[in-house]
Amino acid sequence: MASVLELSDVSVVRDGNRILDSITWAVDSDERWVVLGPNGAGKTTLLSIASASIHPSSGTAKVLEDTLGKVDVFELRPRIGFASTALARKVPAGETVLDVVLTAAYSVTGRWNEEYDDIDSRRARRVLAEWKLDHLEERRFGSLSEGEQKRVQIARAVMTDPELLLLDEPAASLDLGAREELLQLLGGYASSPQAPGIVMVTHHVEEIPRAFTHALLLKDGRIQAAGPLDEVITAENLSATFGMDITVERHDGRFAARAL
Ligand SMILES: Nc1ncnc2c1ncn2[C@@H]1O[C@H](COP(=O)(O)OP(=O)(O)OP(=O)(O)O)[C@@H](O)[C@H]1O
Repeated sequence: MASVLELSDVSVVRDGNRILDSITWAVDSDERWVVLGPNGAGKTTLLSIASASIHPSSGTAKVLEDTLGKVDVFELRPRIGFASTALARKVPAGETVLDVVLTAAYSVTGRWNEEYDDIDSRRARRVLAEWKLDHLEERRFGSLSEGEQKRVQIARAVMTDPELLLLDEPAASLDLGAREELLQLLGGYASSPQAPGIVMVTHHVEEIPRAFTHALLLKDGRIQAAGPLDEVITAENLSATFGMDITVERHDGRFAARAL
């Protein structure tokens, strides 16, 4: 399997602080990773490298086999699907759901004509149906619930068939029902052999969808543990990462954790 992300000794320094410190990590195209860690651990910064939004201060970062600093990021970025609240804030509240998803295609093709319009509209409608949003396609993005908006963000990110999918806290601020619905959809998507390599940042082990395969625990910009889920999501590793005694259980493919 090809690596979709390959970091070697990557550090990011801001204001004299090492917010990522000597990260060596690889993600293969058939792997679905979750990145966990306390506030300020460096998770978003790691996604910024993976999305080719920033360059490392030192070390080498390869994204989709291209080395950052040696590749035209404007050619690289359309191959990456990225869903985050920060990106969603840039969507005009009056845009229809269909257009929010459809315009992802135009940022790749960079053009507009009837032929592309038809193909892309059909694809956008198919993606909306897959993410159970078809009944909302004419609704204004700004009028949707948080849960619906999160699903639209992901639908937009997968619209272009990305080779790497990055999700920044997709379940944050959702109620229990909306979270479970999203995790079911994400688990279904992640279990497909056609799905790309996935990296999802989250704050909670309860938000790890079924079908995810690997975890990376980050603390103070350093890797605390990384590898297959069952080896990494342990009481010992979570306690060390979050600085308190934590117990964790896995039931039916899902995790639950609490302080002892
Ligand atoms: N441009 C910057 N200049 C200075 N410090 C920065 C910059 N960007 C991030 N930081 C700092 O780097 C650290 C890591 O930030 P980052 O947003 O990556 O953490 P995080 O793990 O995503 O946090 P959270 O869980 O709270 O979202 C934080 O202490 C943050 O204040």
